[in-house]
Amino acid sequence: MNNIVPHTFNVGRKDRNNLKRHKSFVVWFTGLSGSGKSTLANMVEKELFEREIHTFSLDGDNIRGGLNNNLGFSRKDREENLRRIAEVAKLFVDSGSLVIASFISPLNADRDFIKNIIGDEDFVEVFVNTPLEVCENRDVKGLYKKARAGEIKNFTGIDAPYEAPEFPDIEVKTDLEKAEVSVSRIVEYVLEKLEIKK
Ligand SMILES: Nc1ncnc2c1ncn2[C@@H]1O[C@H](COP(=O)(O)OS(=O)(=O)O)[C@@H](OP(=O)(O)O)[C@H]1O
Ligand SMILES: Nc1ncnc2c1ncn2[C@@H]1O[C@H](COP(=O)(O)OP(=O)(O)O)[C@@H](O)[C@H]1O
Repeated sequence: MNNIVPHTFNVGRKDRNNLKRHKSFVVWFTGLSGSGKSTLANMVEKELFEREIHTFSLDGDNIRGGLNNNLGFSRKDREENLRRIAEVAKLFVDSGSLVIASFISPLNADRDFIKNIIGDEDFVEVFVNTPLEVCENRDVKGLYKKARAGEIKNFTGIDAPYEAPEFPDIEVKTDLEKAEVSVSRIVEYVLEKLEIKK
């Protein structure tokens, strides 16, 4: 960071949090492809938005299709993908938004790195714990079939690793629990941390 001197702005995160009347942080969904990250993130955002929380979702569609459209799924590209997403999430937290991020983020090292960028206090980890067999049976996008046929390389859970988080803040088991039940557990946790001012 040679010759870069950050400017101090008069309006800061605290001011924006006061204006919006709630805190800002990141709710980060991690899990296999097809585990239910986007489904749950979408439902959680809707519930929070209806309670007038300023939310913003970061998901594969709006990131890998745009900002990160030059990145693939090698280890190096996943690291860069997640680094940029974490930096964007941090900016949105600074803007006063409750950020809902859904990315496979497969390794413990990835999530540690992300948490480091965003800050421990501002990072809520939600582990969408769905067994590989269930994700593969769902095969929402037909990608598992392609990965098994060798048409996609480095597919998470098939020929690329996924490490389950050891101490997530919240764990949901979508094969055992209805989405509505998972959503209400997540929303309850988030509402408490938001410290909404009436
Ligand atoms: N090789 C390989 N491995 C895993 N996933 C793949 C791959 N190729 C394409 N896709 C599609 O990309 C989505 C995952 O992107 P992410 O940005 O979340 O991945 S990562 O966090 O950088 O590992 C993932 O979306 P989700 O199904 O929503 O998880 C897939 O649709
Ligand atoms: N309890 C549940 N929670 C979340 N998704 C579920 C659940 N039960 C079934 N599903 C289905 O699993 C699929 C998950 O897909 P998606 O949300 O796109 O996963 P991901 O974003 O992790 O790739 C959806 O078709 C969803 O309807």
